Amino acid sequence: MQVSKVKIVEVGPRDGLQNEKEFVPTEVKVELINRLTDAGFPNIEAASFVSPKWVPQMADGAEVMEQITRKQGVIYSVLTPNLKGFEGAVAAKADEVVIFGAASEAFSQKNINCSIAESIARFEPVAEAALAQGIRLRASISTAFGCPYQGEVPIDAVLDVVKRMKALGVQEFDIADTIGVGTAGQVYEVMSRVTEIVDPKQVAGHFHDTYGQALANILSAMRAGIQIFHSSVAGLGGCPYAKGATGNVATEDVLYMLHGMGIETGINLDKVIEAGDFISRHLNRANASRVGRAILTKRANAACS
Ligand SMILES: CC(C)(COP(=O)([O-])OP(=O)([O-])OC[C@H]1O[C@@H](n2cnc3c(N)ncnc32)[C@H](O)[C@@H]1OP(=O)([O-])[O-])[C@@H](O)C(=O)NCCC(=O)NCCSC(=O)C[C@@](C)(O)CC(=O)[O-]
Repeated sequence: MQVSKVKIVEVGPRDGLQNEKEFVPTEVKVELINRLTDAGFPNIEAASFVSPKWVPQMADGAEVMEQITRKQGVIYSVLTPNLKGFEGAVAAKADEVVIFGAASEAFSQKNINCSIAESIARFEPVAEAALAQGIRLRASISTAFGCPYQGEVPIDAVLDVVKRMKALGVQEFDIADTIGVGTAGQVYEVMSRVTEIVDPKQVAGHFHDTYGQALANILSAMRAGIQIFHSSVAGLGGCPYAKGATGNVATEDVLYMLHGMGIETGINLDKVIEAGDFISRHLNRANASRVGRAILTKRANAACS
């Protein structure tokens, strides 16, 4: 299928930062989100309303949501594992709530401390409340291509969770490669099967880049008709409950590839590169985006000559 326009959901402020050991000050998170807003993203995952004991880095979600400068039309999303999280999200005026489950029982237990069936029961009142209040409802399905605890995850397990989420009224489904192990053929197969159940326009690819497969996996998912992808500025990230997994695919790398193919995103790559440089410097970390590094080096060389 020919895709001419892609929606990028920037997940750096949430997925990217949640795993940082040192607390990232609220004002840095706010500045990062403001820079990303300015770069033109239509959707930014800004915070999580989860237990601060489980993910201390996200404890300031309410402050972050209060302090960011919002742009009309931009969707600022937050993760909500239960009703308590949902109440926080409503108070913070989130545009979209994300319920997050898994296709693997083992990962569900480690990440949200319950079975898949129990997680769906917890999501039910969240979904109902979100729909009743006109708040967008998205669902993330982790370990759709492999699990750090259980290994292989059968496609039927992914489809089963997609069906249960669909029954809750979910409007967008993130099919997530939590540990970045998926390969292009597998991605095509999983996405093709998922899109037999839900409209491809409602499906997003969320690829971590641990094994360097993410760009190929995006192309493969596009072949299956997927037009929404998640990425993280400067390739930040990792999941606190998936040891060894690296960040999401770097946004700069995805934009460079898509724009090079003539595919529209509406996002200014130069501004994303600057945002990536800003946060990498703050974290005192090498920028994990190859495109970001290459363009920053080129600029520095040009400034010296
Ligand atoms: C789901 C729970 C809460 C269950 O955790 P639990 O311990 O089973 O829950 P509980 O209901 O017994 O509550 C324990 C304590 O947490 C509090 N609590 C309970 N809920 C909330 C809340 N919403 N906000 C704030 N506090 C909360 C609650 O009030 C209580 O506080 P205490 O009485 O001990 O002081 C916990 O396991 C949790 O927060 N897990 C979140 C883990 C997480 O955020 N993981 C990373 C995000 S998922 C991800 O990164 C994957 C993704 C999406 O990117 C896609 C991919 O790549 O795969």
